[in-house]
Amino acid sequence: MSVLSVQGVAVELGGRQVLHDVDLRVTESEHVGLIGPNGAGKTTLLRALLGLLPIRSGSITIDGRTPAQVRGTIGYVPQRHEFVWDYPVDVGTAVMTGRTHHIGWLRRPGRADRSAVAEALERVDLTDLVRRPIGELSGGQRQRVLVARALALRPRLLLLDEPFTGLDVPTQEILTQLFRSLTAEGTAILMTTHDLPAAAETCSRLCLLNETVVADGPPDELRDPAVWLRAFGVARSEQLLHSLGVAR
Ligand SMILES: Nc1ncnc2c1ncn2[C@@H]1O[C@H](COP(=O)(O)OP(=O)(O)OP(=O)(O)O)[C@@H](O)[C@H]1O
Repeated sequence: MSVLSVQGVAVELGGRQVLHDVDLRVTESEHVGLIGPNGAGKTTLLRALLGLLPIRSGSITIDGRTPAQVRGTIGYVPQRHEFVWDYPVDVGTAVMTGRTHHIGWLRRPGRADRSAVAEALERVDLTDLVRRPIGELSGGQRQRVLVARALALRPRLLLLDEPFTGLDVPTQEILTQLFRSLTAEGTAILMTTHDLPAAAETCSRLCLLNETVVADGPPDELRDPAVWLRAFGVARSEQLLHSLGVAR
């Protein structure tokens, strides 16, 4: 069943068309990798899905509703540098902010909120650090806080913006394993990444984006080097093809 459906979407920023004719579907239990060069529009698309940017044309539905109607219920993991890490709160409080929409502005968290946060911390193996100030965390711990914050919503759709960047291999493995369990439970995941080998291994489908969708399919079906060169807008790149294991 389709959780996310994007049809013919165009987005303009600063008077310039950044995305056009974007079609994309993510169904239950799918983990889709959104891949493309710098400036391709990946983050812009995630922001449009969250209802943070208006679309110029087309439609976006999440469980049959518009982004505005489901605002605050989609799990979103921003890039690490976008979060304010010097804010004087502990891990538990930071993860609880993921539930602000559920709790309501200026209201206290209830039992259901506390239990959702405890479960999310457990899933990313951060229970022991619940009282640690977030400013004292390592990069890998910070990434796990952001994932827990999104999971505290128990979302059906999880959007991840470059979750593997700067992580060591064991932390990447913890997250990969977690994403596998989430999709096994039915969660739909859309993830941007520049880590192509990790995407090919982790994702059930890859969507190659460069202002529009250049190709979309299971990793095994995207082995034509020409498709990748077109998606990245280059005539040749040995390194790109090498990282994919698709030699010319
Ligand atoms: N607020 C803005 N006003 C005007 N243009 C913008 C704005 N934000 C982003 N852009 C432009 O939109 C395009 C898409 O940017 P976006 O951040 O979505 O790309 P991306 O695929 O996520 O890139 P990266 O891989 O580098 O993170 C870029 O050309 C960028 O310069």
